[in-house]
Amino acid sequence: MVAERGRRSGAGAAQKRSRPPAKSGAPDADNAPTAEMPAVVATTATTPDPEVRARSIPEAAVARLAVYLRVLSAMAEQGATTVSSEELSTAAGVNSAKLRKDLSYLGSYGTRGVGYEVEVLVGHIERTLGLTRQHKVAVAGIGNLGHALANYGGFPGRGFPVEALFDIDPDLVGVPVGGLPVSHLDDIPRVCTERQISIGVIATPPTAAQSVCDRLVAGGVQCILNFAPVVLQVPEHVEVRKVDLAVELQILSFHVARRADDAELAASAVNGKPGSAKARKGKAVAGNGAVIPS
Ligand SMILES: NC(=O)c1ccc[n+]([C@@H]2O[C@H](COP(=O)([O-])OP(=O)(O)OC[C@H]3O[C@@H](n4cnc5c(N)ncnc54)[C@H](O)[C@@H]3O)[C@@H](O)[C@H]2O)c1
Repeated sequence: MVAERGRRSGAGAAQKRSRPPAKSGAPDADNAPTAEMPAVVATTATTPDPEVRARSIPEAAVARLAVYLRVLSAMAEQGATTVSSEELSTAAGVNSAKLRKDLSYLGSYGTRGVGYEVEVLVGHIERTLGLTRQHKVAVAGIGNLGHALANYGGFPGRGFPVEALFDIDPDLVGVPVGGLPVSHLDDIPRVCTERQISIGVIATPPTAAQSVCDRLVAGGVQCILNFAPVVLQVPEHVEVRKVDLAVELQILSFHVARRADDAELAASAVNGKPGSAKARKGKAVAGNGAVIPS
């Protein structure tokens, strides 16, 4: 059993681990090797085997490939046939050097002066992300979030059909949600095995998440998307991605606070008032705007 993958260092540090921290799954993490992320294995167009190339792509780059795919698909829908790396990097919000590096993991498909063929690049990214096959999804915990996920029509078209729903509430078991009857928690291993579920989504309260996770793993599920604010223990062959909206909001809060600080300092500097940037010289300013005594 190991600590959940995809966490940044520090979180849950008190938890027992049976092996060193796994790679970081943070989408915005850089490519630089860190304690949580293996060094990038040099791959070029000369690497013959696409599978070997795919295995060497850092997780942060994988997350960006998914963003490029979304952007490219929108461009294709609008009739674009080629795209320059500058256009694509701007649309994806990534600098062009990083974009070229990311695409180099797929092999060299750009043409100097022309750019990339949109359809070709879409195909390469889809193959690399394993999107050319279907991944059956099960959702456990059919409350607010589970209902929304079960009713969301966007997953099947992207290769993620929702094929099983689970809950413990007797009022929900047997009731169809999004056209699929809810099964009981105890049926998770059997149903997941029978329906060959490859991705399990956990939308239960945190106290129930680990037992649900164990049942999903017993049913052969190897990838788990966890919405519950808890760190899951899983065997090494199981991949867990955690969606923590509170953490995302806290990160945004940090940026809002910093911008407010910057605006306040700029306004004070213009007005030359006491408490201005000058007066604050030598004092640190906390993220919440409080001045930290030096
Ligand atoms: N709703 C949100 O916007 C939101 C956002 C971020 C994170 N989350 C997290 O997602 C999870 C679900 O949130 P929610 O608002 O949908 O909660 P909810 O209370 O509406 O639904 C939880 C569901 O899980 C079921 N459940 C409880 N124990 C279970 C078990 N052992 N096996 C299977 N099902 C079980 C309950 O019967 C209920 O239907 C929580 O952990 C929450 O912290 C929710």
